[in-house]
Amino acid sequence: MNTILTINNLTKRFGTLTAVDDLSFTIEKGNVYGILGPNGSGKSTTLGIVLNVVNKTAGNFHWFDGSSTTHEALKNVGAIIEHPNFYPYMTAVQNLELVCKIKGVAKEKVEEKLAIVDLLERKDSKFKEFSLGMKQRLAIASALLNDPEILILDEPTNGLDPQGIHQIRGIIKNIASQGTTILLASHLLDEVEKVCTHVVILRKGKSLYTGTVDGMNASHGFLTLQSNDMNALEAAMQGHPSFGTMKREADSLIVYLKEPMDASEVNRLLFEKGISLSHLVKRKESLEEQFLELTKKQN
Ligand SMILES: Nc1ncnc2c1ncn2[C@@H]1O[C@H](COP(=O)(O)OP(=O)(O)OP(=O)(O)O)[C@@H](O)[C@H]1O
Repeated sequence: MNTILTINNLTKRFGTLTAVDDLSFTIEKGNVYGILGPNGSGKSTTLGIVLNVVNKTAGNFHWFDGSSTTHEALKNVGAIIEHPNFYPYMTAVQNLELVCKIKGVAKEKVEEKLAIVDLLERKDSKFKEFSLGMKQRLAIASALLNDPEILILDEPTNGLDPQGIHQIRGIIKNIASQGTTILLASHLLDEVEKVCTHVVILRKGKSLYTGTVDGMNASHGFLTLQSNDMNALEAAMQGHPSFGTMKREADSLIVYLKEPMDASEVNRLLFEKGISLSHLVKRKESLEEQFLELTKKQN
């Protein structure tokens, strides 16, 4: 059982608004996935659909190998998609024991899970005395009680101070290193880069990029070049290890860089080959920049 979740052409409309738009991706066991997007891009709606709390409009999804119902499959999923909700006057242990009772899990799991989230020392403190970070960690412990195959978190570090953020990210990475698959929604590129191995970037419900986090950062930019002899220019650039895909666009040659190189270096290299350029622009339009640009526009 290596595929945890398969999503095909999922769409959710609220009236005229398309919150999730023809979204497809797969979650494989053992990875840490981020759904990254600015506010309102459809992250929570996507999580809501796969967790059976929001009805889809079109498309489909299935958990694991698809052989059991979503209701059955969700018994192997741990999720925190709302604010942690526990009884304020009960201690951490008492709250988790209650969850054990509801989920039909042995009470012995409680201390094991409290240790994972670094709350064992505070196990007998009342929930109302906990900081926001501790409440979030208790929620993670609660979601882990039934040893789920996958842990789903919606904006796990929202509202926390830098220390709390650091602690939660460390705990998530630690849980992942023990073999639990993770899916988290975040509007923070930095968070996804630090915690995740894979990412789905959403914009207005549509996927902009699906793949590894390393792949997202791989772009070194591209050059737009013009010369009075375009054929000679293309020939001079071909075969050089720094230059990748090339394409002619109108009067220009577009060349993608395979490794970092600044424009002056490109100019010098071509000059040495007898090519004089009438136009040279280097641009780096990585997904990272596109994402930051997007986030800026929508906030
Ligand atoms: N129940 C609902 N009724 C109408 N519109 C909704 C409903 N739930 C979500 N939306 C809309 O769907 C879009 C996607 O919302 P969603 O909460 O999934 O985004 P998000 O990426 O999780 O953002 P955030 O982090 O702000 O929650 C938004 O425009 C939102 O206003």
